[in-house]
Amino acid sequence: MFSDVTIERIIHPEILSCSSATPLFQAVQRMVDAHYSSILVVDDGAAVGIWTEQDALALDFSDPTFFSTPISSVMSSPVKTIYHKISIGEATLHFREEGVRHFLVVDDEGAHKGIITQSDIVLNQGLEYFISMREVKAVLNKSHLCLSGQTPLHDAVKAMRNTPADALLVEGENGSYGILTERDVLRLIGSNRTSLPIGKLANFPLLSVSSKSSLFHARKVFTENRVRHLGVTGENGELIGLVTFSDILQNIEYDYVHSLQMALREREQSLAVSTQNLRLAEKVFETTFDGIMITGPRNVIESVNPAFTVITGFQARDVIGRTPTILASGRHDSEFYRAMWAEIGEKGYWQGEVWNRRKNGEIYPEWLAINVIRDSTGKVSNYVAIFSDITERKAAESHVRHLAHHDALTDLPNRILFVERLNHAIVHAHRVEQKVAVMFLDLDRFKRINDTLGHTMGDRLLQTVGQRLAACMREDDTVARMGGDEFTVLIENVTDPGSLPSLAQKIIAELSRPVVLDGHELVVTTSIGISIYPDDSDQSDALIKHADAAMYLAKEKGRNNFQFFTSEMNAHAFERMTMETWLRKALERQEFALHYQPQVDIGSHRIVGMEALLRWNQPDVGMIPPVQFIPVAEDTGLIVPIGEWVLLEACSQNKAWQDEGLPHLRVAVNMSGRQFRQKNLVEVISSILKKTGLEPECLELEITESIAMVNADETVTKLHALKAMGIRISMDDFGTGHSSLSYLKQFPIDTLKIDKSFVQDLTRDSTDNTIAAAIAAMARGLKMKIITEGVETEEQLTCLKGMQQGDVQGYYFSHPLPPGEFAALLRGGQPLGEMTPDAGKA
Ligand SMILES: Nc1nc2c(ncn2[C@@H]2O[C@H](COP(=O)(O)O[C@H]3[C@@H](O)[C@H](n4cnc5c(=O)[nH]c(N)nc54)O[C@@H]3COP(=O)(O)O)[C@@H](O)[C@H]2O)c(=O)[nH]1
Repeated sequence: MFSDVTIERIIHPEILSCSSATPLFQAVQRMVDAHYSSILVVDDGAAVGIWTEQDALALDFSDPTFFSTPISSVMSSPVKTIYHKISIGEATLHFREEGVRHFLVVDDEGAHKGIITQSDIVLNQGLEYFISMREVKAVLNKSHLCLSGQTPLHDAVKAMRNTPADALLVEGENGSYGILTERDVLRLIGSNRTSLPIGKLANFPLLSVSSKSSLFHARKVFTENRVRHLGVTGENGELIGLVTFSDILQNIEYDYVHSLQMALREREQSLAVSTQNLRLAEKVFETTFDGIMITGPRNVIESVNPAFTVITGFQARDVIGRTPTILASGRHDSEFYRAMWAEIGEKGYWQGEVWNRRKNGEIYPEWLAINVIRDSTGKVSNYVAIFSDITERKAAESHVRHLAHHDALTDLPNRILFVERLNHAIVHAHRVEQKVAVMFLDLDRFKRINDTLGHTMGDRLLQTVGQRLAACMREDDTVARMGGDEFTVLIENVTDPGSLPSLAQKIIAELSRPVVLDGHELVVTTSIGISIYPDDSDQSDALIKHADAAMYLAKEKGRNNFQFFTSEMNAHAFERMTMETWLRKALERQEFALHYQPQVDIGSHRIVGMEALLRWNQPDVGMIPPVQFIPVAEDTGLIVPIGEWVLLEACSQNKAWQDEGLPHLRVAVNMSGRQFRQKNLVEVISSILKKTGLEPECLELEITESIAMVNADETVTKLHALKAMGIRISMDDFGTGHSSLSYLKQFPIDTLKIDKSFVQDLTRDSTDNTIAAAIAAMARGLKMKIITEGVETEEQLTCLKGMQQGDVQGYYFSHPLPPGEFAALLRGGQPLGEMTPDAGKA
């Protein structure tokens, strides 16, 4: 509604002026001739005052000589000025604030540009909005001056001045009306008619409009008739008042000014906001870490920000006026850019990853967003490209991806990546009708190395194995570490499965070469299982499982060899799973029992102790030997509750026999590795002894060398705690493991138990003879007792007697017996030496 047009567009450039000495009547004459409502009083080029037609009312018309006085005596001074560049709206407010009807318009230098009146402003502001909806009666001035036509002019002028009014109604003859305005008064100055009554000077007839007419209509009548006053008639055509052009202006002025102020305020606010936004945008442009490049509609670079230079190395002067192709890396083909621009054209924006080239030639990835900017007509004015260098992010992503798909220790692909590649290989092999082989490798007895030499050494060994394994394979093959000491190999494009055995042999040979770590020469062998797609399965997980099952068979067949998967192996795996399920229920279903094997004095053959041996009578399949279920119990952790049960049962049975009056003997209980590593082992045993009432001296714990060597320091502490309670400790299977003699010295061991493997060939094999004799000598040296297990024949016994071994145990004296039979043996009190049937033998 309100334009920003400046007042210089609507002012009257011609200024009517006179000097300050000009007689008033001359100045008035010039105003009347020129149809001007004001005259500027100028002396030496400077505006010293202004005189307007309104000022005429202030004159004394009763004294005609007064009109000869210089204009300087009646002019208004100083002259109010207004700047030529301000808007019409702002000028309106100035008129209101200053309370004047004329302003002298000046430029920057103060030169006079013209005169502007309040009417000029309002007439140029488009009043239709305000005046079309109102009627004349809304602005009607009912208290108008109305004088008789006989009234002298000077009285009439005085009345107009005092009211104040810029016009008055003059009663004519026959009830007619005329009008006398301040402009009419002006014209009379200096004339010889000022002595006439106003009936002779007024304009007849009075132009009128109905009070119901719109102000819009009234303005039309004003402008068409070039008058500024109209009579207003009532419903019956009677004159009810006067309306002036300024009445209309004044009436709408409030609304007009209010709206104008609102509009100006809004404009100021939005200007403030946009200025603020602009400042903010400039700040962002300058300080953001994102590169910004602004191009024109033809994609010519117009500006870039400092971050652009940091990222690309190009200064603004290098690129302004060029197109963004200066940054192209050559990594994207024309189709890429075509699709990008198509999307920008369609959606107005695009974002994605782009490879660009820095000034130094380096290619780097960036995340780029391009937005189209359009002008108010909808035409593209600019493209704004915002980008960030994502080199580091991509490197981090790739590192994370690598970590997620690789084993941290060996940096080989892990299970996830292996399965991914295997799936991919299966799909490919299916297409080209070829085979794929999966090898599953498990290091033989790796746990012992880990246990005896520590995890750091174990880890280093695994790294070496990984490297050697990878070196055996082609580049296309995948070598992965599945966890622990398990590795897998994926061999693609197998045209001849007959070549796999030699490859497996090559791996076995390569891995069994000694590894020297910190002066330790380690020899590690491996067992390999092989499965083939599509012969064994077309599913990746099944192929891995089958290779795993085949590997187990390789282990069972003596380790350090390979086996191909056969369907029977599935049954083996199934057995293991079934056993695991059964084992979980065995304790609560009370399927376990203990058998006792006597330990006898080598000289007297009298029973000096017994070993408690676990038996499992599974309801569906009958007796399951410990060698089958103990490893499963170990793997699953079930050995801990089962072992506790064994201890409790052995102690309470021994106590029961003692309470019955049978000799106080010691009972030896086998400890599994997992059970021994229990943190609260000492507390558990102590509470069992307390609960059963058995003297600690009547309990012997059998630990193996490998148990002892794991966390040797912790083992020493535990063993001392058990020893302090009075419990005896024996080292089982002695001679088969990796014992460290220096450690052995520190362990509070009571008895060394020579493994039965050394006894079997005792009579024939001179080496075993020597070993058994050496162990016996060492035990004596370490002040330990000795017991030899697995004595089956008289010859073996004779041989052992020749070495003066301590106690002996074996089928020669008795098989492990159920409690009832063992009690009978005790009650008999006879020396043993003849074969007795092992009623409960597994
Ligand atoms: N952690 C636990 N391990 C246990 C427990 N009970 C047994 N076991 C271990 O299981 C392995 C096999 O035990 P088993 O089948 O009971 O065999 C024992 C004897 O029957 C056998 N033996 C005894 N005399 C002879 C013999 O003259 N010849 C011969 N060939 N075998 C004989 O030896 C086994 C006892 O061995 P050891 O423990 O080394 O003294 C075995 O490793 C048991 O340790 C249990 O409760 N917990």
